[in-house]
Amino acid sequence: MYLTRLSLTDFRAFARLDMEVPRRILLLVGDNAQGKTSLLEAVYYLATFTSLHAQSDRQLIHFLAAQEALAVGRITAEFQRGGRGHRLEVRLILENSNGSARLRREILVDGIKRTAQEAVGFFNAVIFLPQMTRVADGSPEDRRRYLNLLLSQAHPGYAQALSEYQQVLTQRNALLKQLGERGGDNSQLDYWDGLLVERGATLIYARNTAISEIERLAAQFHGRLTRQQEVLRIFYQPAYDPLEPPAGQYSLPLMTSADRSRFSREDLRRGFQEKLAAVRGEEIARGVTTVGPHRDEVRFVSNGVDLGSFGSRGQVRTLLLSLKLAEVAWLKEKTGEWPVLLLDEILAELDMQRRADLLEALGEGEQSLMTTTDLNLFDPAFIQNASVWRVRQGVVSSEG
Ligand SMILES: Nc1ncnc2c1ncn2[C@@H]1O[C@H](COP(=O)(O)OP(=O)(O)OP(=O)(O)O)[C@@H](O)[C@H]1O
Repeated sequence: MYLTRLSLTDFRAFARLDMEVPRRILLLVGDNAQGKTSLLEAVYYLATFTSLHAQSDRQLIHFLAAQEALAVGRITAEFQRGGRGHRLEVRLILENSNGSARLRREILVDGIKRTAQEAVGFFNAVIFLPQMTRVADGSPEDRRRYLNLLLSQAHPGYAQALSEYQQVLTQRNALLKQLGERGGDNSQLDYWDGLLVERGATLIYARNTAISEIERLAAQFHGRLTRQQEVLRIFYQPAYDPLEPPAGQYSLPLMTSADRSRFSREDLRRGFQEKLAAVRGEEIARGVTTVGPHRDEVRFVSNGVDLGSFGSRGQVRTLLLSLKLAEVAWLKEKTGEWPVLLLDEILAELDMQRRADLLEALGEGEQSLMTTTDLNLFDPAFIQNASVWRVRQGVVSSEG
């Protein structure tokens, strides 16, 4: 798929932007703080309805407009998918009255209002930011977020199951706390357990399948990028694990090649429910749900070394590049369409060989938007094949 037009109104520093998007490779060149990242952020928002930069959607609205009684930050895109033109619009509506502010969001898919859970997956993008090393060396939460954003784009029902799971989890935790502190009838948990395992099984099943598919693709890219010097493995460690850990251990050791593909969604649902029943007393005492996909972990291991804990900067960067290329290929496999690739200032971080590998890989996709402060990082032959546009103080213009 590829974007044909992008319009922004009061989005970040863009009071108004309306641009046709060139088909293949768009290089956005500009000094710092001109709006390059904001443009990529807007496109990624259309794929996931979340920002990787902002703490809240409110920050996305132009801060001068946000002082008004009513402000609307708007992202509109026209794009081609499967030979047909589509339109996606997001409105962030901020109402200020009597010193309090209320933010609402409207999403329109081909002119029809949809929830984010319904609309996710309609437009697909993969983003690569320099600070994404958190996927490897950040917290388990960072890795779950990474997985959730990716899986939501390709698995129908994943975003919905995730949103419901989180709501049920909050309710269940509140009840556990109440039972722990004030006592009561423990069977009240049965209802919440049923809801939790239903959604939880969907998440675990999707993660299990997706991680092994992405591992296969990422290992191929990683092999190529390291000239076959390193073998990449990705280990999924579900907090509720249908596989039994060895006697006396809490979970399987990290680098165990575990095949969980034989477990159906129904097996996972039943097993997860039994596990919750087994730990009920402990959970009431602690006032919190201790097993389930909200505690899952993923580890990236190269030649037997856990890159999150022991990877060098260069190794982590190569891992990320392999992962991003794998995501693109995986989304293509799943949806039949190339996602739009968004690359923010990453060339400066890569050595010459990795740069060449990445630029070569870009040639395969349908559309890539890249930002840079320095055009000299690019090979002249590459620039020849790209559209070079300049971003200056929230204005985007073609360099010709
Ligand atoms: N809500 C907002 N309203 C108005 N301006 C904003 C808002 N949020 C961010 N900005 C401003 O937008 C400008 C552009 O930021 P952006 O990160 O897109 O720049 P950039 O060109 O990618 O720069 P860099 O190369 O430094 O990453 C910054 O000056 C920032 O302060």
